[in-house]
Amino acid sequence: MDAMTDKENLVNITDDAIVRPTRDEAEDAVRTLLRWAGDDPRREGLLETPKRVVNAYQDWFRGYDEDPHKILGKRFEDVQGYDDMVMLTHIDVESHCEHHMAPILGTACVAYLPDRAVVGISKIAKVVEAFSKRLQTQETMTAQIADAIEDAMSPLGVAIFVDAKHQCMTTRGVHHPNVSTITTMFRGEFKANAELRQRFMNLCEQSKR
Ligand SMILES: Nc1nc2c(ncn2[C@@H]2O[C@H](COP(=O)(O)OP(=O)(O)OP(=O)(O)O)[C@@H](O)[C@H]2O)c(=O)[nH]1
Ligand SMILES: [Zn+2]
Repeated sequence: MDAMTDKENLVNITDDAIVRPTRDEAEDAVRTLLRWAGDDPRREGLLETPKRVVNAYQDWFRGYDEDPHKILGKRFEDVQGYDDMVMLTHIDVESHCEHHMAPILGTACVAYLPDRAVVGISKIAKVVEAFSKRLQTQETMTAQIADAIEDAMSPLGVAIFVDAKHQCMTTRGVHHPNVSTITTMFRGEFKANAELRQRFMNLCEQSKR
């Protein structure tokens, strides 16, 4: 029989197979990968590894269980007419690339131009986390953060800047340890108004020094 392509294989996975496996099944999968790496899952040092890896997955991929709309649900209007951008810098981004499941590590700057209402600043960091703790491409994650803030808050504008290193490029493959990937997304006033966009970029740059 001809070898099936990755896409043909996927078509043969039923929806039932997409539901979350049990913890035992997930731990078995880790044992398979340990054998694939060339080691013996029965040796003492590896006995608890499947349990630890599955626990780590719960942490690294907890974003699938978070609802960004809900996170941004509570708003405050009593801000004395404050009408300039609200910007957070140095938001840690810890994600995993969807191609190799390798870590993506970096930081994000996020700004929005409120239309009267603001949100608690921690909620912006939580939205970044809700999308970064998933399997991602940096472009998708950047767009999802912008979409979520725009949909949930209807601000006058949103700006996102993400600067990250992809371990699939630094520790394997092309092995370029110093390459950083930068993605940006501008919506509303940040797209229409070059001066506002430049102020955002300058503040991003300043915050890195
Ligand atoms: N656009 C984009 N590409 C990414 C991201 N993370 C990883 N990649 C790239 O995804 C690509 C996957 O390429 P493939 O040719 O399918 O896989 P591969 O043979 O493992 O590729 P190499 O990494 O080049 O060895 C690689 O070029 C990665 O550098 C991301 O966030 N965005
Ligand atoms: Zn990758």
